[in-house]
Amino acid sequence: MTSALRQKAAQMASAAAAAAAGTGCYSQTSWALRRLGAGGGALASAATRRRNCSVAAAVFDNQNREYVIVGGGNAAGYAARTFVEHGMADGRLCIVSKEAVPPYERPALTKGYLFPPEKKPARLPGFHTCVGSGGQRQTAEWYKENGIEVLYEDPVEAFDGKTQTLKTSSGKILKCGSLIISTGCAAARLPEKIGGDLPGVHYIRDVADADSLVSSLGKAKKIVVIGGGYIGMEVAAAACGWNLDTTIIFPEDHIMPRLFTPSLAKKYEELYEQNGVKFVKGALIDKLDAGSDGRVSSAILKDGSVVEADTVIVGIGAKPSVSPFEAVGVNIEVGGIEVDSMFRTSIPSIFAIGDVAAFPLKMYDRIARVEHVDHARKSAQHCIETLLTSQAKAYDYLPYFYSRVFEYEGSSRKIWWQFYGDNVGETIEVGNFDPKIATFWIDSDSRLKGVFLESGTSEEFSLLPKLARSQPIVDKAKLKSATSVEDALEIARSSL
Ligand SMILES: Cc1cc2nc3c(=O)[nH]c(=O)nc-3n(C[C@H](O)[C@H](O)[C@H](O)COP(=O)(O)OP(=O)(O)OC[C@H]3O[C@@H](n4cnc5c(N)ncnc54)[C@H](O)[C@@H]3O)c2cc1C
Ligand SMILES: NC(=O)c1ccc[n+]([C@@H]2O[C@H](COP(=O)([O-])OP(=O)(O)OC[C@H]3O[C@@H](n4cnc5c(N)ncnc54)[C@H](O)[C@@H]3O)[C@@H](O)[C@H]2O)c1
Ligand SMILES: O=C1O[C@H]([C@@H](O)CO)C(O)=C1O
Repeated sequence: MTSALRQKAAQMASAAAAAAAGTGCYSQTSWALRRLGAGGGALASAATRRRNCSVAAAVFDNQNREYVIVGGGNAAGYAARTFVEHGMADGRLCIVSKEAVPPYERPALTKGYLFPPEKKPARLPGFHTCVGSGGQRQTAEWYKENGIEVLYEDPVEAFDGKTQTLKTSSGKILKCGSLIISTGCAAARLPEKIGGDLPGVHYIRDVADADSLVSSLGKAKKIVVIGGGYIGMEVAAAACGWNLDTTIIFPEDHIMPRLFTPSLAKKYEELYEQNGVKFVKGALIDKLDAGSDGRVSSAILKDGSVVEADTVIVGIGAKPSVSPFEAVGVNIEVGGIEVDSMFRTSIPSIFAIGDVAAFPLKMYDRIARVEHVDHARKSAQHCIETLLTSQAKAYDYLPYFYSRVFEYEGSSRKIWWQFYGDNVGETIEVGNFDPKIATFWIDSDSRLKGVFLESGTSEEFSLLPKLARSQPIVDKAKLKSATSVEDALEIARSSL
């Protein structure tokens, strides 16, 4: 940078700092420094580090933070990585987290984390972000080395949009230049009055929940899993690894109603039954009862029947954690904080990413929330990249979900599936677990909208996003006559 430019940068920084001190509009400072490009950025981080320099002292006092991420989960870990990649983390980024540990790959909690002790369960620090997508393992040291301040176990309790100020549970007041809301979801709970909080009743969202569940599994004999969704399927499969008597109870007539067709669900249910899992379908919980020791002892169903259990795991959905940011703008249809295609809320310098963001799903022209890790990772990266580079690039997401169960050593059959696209239209299903299954969702114009594959090879899985993204017109009669999954995938591939 030339000395004239450097002087200009200093002038802009102090002008913005003065403005920030007067108005609380801290983002002007970062804007002024960022407008100078890489040189300005370097000046900004040097200033940030030199706390005694006049610009830094005026702007970066104890209360002010240039970039604040609220929530230390999956999206936060990937956002932090993007800040580092752009040289914008050091001394400039603060993460305010409710949890006691740095961001980790949450999917592990109902997979490797629940392996029985003799089957080498996953434990932290093994699965901190970003290892789930082949990236670096960002431990607490990584955050320190990269100059990122992380406030642990100090959730944000209040937010003032006018002054862009946060208050944490320990009483810290932080004025944010740019604020990235990545508070994710919280597990939906059964009401306390029907036994939802009894000892022995578990919910699973974070590593503390998983630790508590693992300690119960070690003593358990009879497990009831409430809910036939992702948590229900993954936890029930894990319980099989501990040789526990396991019953899944849910209100619908088949498992995974959000995604699976009845016929696909039937195949999975049969496989679970072969592993000893029992199903109670179409049933609602009236209450959970406690034994004389105060711990849960049974689930009473609305029809009066009783299912005994010493441990209950509840997986009845998740709710976006919008509090205390409701005033930023909540989407009434899908819940969550409403953002545009660059994750900007209606308030300048406030963004939302991951599970909590209600964003435009461009491909299908609707506002959506996606509660899966691929979106958490990609939305974080997209938001921070567009924020730091001022590129106006719209997020164009292709929905991708997956699961893996019965992965532990010695299981009779490992299960792994992936789904890409939109599960709308009629379906064509091919194959069985012996050896693999595919389901294609096809709309009334014969366009392939969504595709599911169980037990594919990596080459087969890599075809799915291409199909779901380009939505080719397929020959339905030909697809229906496919003699194997390989054959069906080839027919779909040839329509690209
Ligand atoms: C057990 C489990 C298994 C899963 N498995 C899969 C899977 O196999 N595949 C898949 O695609 N997806 C899976 N998911 C979903 C995936 O983990 C989420 O989509 C992803 O974690 C979302 O990332 P996020 O950062 O938006 O939210 P989260 O990862 O939930 O992070 C949010 C963070 O914000 C914190 N927070 C909340 N409120 C505040 C506050 N006021 N102040 C400070 N911090 C706050 C929370 O404590 C949490 O640490 C799973 C989810 C769970 C719970
Ligand atoms: N592989 C994955 O992608 C994965 C794995 C685990 C968790 N998750 C995420 O974690 C969150 C929680 O998962 P989840 O399985 O709890 O949610 P879910 O929405 O997948 O399933 C909820 C299930 O709960 C049942 N249910 C709803 N209300 C009920 C009630 N009152 N009583 C009994 N059953 C009821 C229904 O069977 C429904 O299918 C979701 O965001 C999910 O996407 C994802
Ligand atoms: O995406 C994922 O990350 C973790 C694990 O791979 C991290 O090592 C896991 O189980 C996933 O499904």
